[in-house]
Amino acid sequence: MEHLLQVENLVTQYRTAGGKMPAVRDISFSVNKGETLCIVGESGCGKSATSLSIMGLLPSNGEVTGSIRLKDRELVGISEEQLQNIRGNEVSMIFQEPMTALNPVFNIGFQLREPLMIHRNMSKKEATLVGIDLLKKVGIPNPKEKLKQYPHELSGGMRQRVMIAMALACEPSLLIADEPTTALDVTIQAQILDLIEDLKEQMDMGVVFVTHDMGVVAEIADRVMVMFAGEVVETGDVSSIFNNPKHEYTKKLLAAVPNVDDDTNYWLQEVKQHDRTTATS
Ligand SMILES: Nc1ncnc2c1ncn2[C@@H]1O[C@H](COP(=O)(O)OP(=O)(O)OP(=O)(O)O)[C@@H](O)[C@H]1O
Repeated sequence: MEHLLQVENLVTQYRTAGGKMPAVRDISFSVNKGETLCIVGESGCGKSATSLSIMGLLPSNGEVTGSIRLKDRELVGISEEQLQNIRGNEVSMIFQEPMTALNPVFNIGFQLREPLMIHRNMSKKEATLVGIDLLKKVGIPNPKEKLKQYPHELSGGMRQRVMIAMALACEPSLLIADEPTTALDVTIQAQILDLIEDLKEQMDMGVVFVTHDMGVVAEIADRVMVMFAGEVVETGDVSSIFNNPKHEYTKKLLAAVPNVDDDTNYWLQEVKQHDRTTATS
């Protein structure tokens, strides 16, 4: 089967005063349509450098070698103009802090319409209707009124939903989510994870989900890639990573997850529930 995303021998380095600093050291992985790959690992292991490399959004001191293929298109080395066309169209990203994606001086309606008018050549009227539809899709009440509001007038959870709506506006085939729920309280976090899962299924998207939280992994991953110091130490489907971790570092990550009581590992229950749902769907 042809992969949606195929990353081969990716090396990402940052130029610093002390020389080149490798953040990602020769990693390879793939993502299929309709699949969620979680990239997990401790702070500084290169998770964000990986996702920013795919998006072509590294800061100016970052550089990439290797191959990143989306469908049949090589992304490494293409021009900024070509990348801009792919971003928002073929691949979208959501971040931990929605204010990095939302512009405080424009209302929600303007920000939702803009990509639709630019990338999909819609009129203002058409884009407004699609914008209302998108807000409904991500579970925002009174979408028509919300279009007139500004980001600061919304709660954190609502802002996150708006950012997801914007990311989905052009129906990307790949969604990259970098710790999108870390700043939210657990109830809202669970709602946003469910939302991403539902939308992935409805739109048959591939999802790369970056997190350091094994609880989130248990809820959302189909496959898991564990990173340590810029390298991939283990990849596997979610049940094998939780039930039969091979690498010492993966075992440590799992051991750091709290048990609800002595006999029951809460996250393992989550994975089992996930397996049952997948088997019956
Ligand atoms: N702009 C930059 N210039 C130089 N080094 C950087 C830059 N951004 C990140 N790094 C370094 O690259 C390495 C990988 O960082 P990265 O942000 O990818 O880690 P991460 O796994 O996403 O961590 P976190 O969970 O804290 O976001 C770290 O050592 C970090 O200090």
